[in-house]
Amino acid sequence: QQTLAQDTSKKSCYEFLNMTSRSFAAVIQELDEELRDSVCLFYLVLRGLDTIEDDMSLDLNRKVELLRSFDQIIYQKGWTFNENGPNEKDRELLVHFDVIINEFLRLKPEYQKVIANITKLMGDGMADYVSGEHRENTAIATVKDFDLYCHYVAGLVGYGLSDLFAASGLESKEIADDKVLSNAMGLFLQKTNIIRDYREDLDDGRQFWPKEIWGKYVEKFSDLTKPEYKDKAQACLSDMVLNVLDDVPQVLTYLSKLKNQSVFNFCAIPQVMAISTLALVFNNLDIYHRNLKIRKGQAVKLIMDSKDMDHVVSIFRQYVFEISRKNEATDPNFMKISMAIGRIEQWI
Ligand SMILES: CC(C)(C)CN1C(=O)[C@@H](CC(=O)N[C@@H](CC(=O)O)C(=O)O)O[C@H](c2cccc3ccccc23)c2cc(Cl)ccc21
Repeated sequence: QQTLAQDTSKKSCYEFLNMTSRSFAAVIQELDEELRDSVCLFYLVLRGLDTIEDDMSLDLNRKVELLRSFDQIIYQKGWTFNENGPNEKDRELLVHFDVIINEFLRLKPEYQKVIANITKLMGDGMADYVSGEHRENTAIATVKDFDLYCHYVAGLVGYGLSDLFAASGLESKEIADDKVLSNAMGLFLQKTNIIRDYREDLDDGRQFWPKEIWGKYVEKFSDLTKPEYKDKAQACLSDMVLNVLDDVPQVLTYLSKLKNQSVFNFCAIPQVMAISTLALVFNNLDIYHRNLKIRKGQAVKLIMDSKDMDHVVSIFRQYVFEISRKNEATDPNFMKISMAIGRIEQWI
């Protein structure tokens, strides 16, 4: 039986959810009763972790200590955090984190275990990265480093969600066994965001593109914004898109295994947004100057159309075709992109 106080604290968790990400919050709230609270709290715990990792005003040792112990912090009733810089986007969440912890502690133990396990792995991964990033400014040197970073911040989210889906009984255990597919679901979203956010991150003094790729085209990461490097910048961008296209077959395979409608919608919507964003940024040099977002109307249409696998496959086919149309024979990566598209078309 739920007391009034418990009901209030649950409601405020959804208020925090809506504060952190309106459009995605709505998709989480459409989830089956059995999964809604655990996914909502998983999302909020991850936001808490992200708010600490993102805060450049935090002392490095303090940040590392918090990241590595966040999996224990989420069990500490009453814990709140007031040391975030004033302009940290979601600092409010950590100021009231005791409410999140209360609700987390009311989840079934197996859901708590999944969330705490991923929080530990992610917190350690982030701590390793920020320590390394501190030593030299390109912590993401190789494509391997790029895959590892994206695994920590997004691939692990796929692991955790697949574990929650299986634990709820709404999806088969198999969905949680195939870590490669769960990882690809996160990598596709995160890598597409990293391409889209080039300018925003550059202005924040952060760079996530692997030097093994951009170093083939320019000396300095910021040279990509200069008109005299226009052709190099375009080739570099298509090289980055090429790297992301390899995750598409695994994303489609994962989605095709889902049985529950609300889980399918929850997983498919961000993926169709991402393939749409990827087609938008491909061969579009504006990404070096401003943040590109797909138009609201298009996003709404994608959400409406992503209700089943056939529709999702046809959306992917449409955007992969758009990328193929934009692919230029003069681009040094032209053939590799054509082959990556060929591999995807076998699937769709
Ligand atoms: C870094 C990230 C990609 C994992 C962030 N991430 C997502 O991007 C959200 C979508 C989102 O937040 N979109 C923003 C817009 C934007 O940021 O571009 C919105 O406001 O709509 O979706 C993912 C997400 C949803 C469904 C299945 C997933 C499987 C593996 C990994 C992540 C999965 C997400 C699920 C959870 Cl539980 C937590 C975080 C995320």
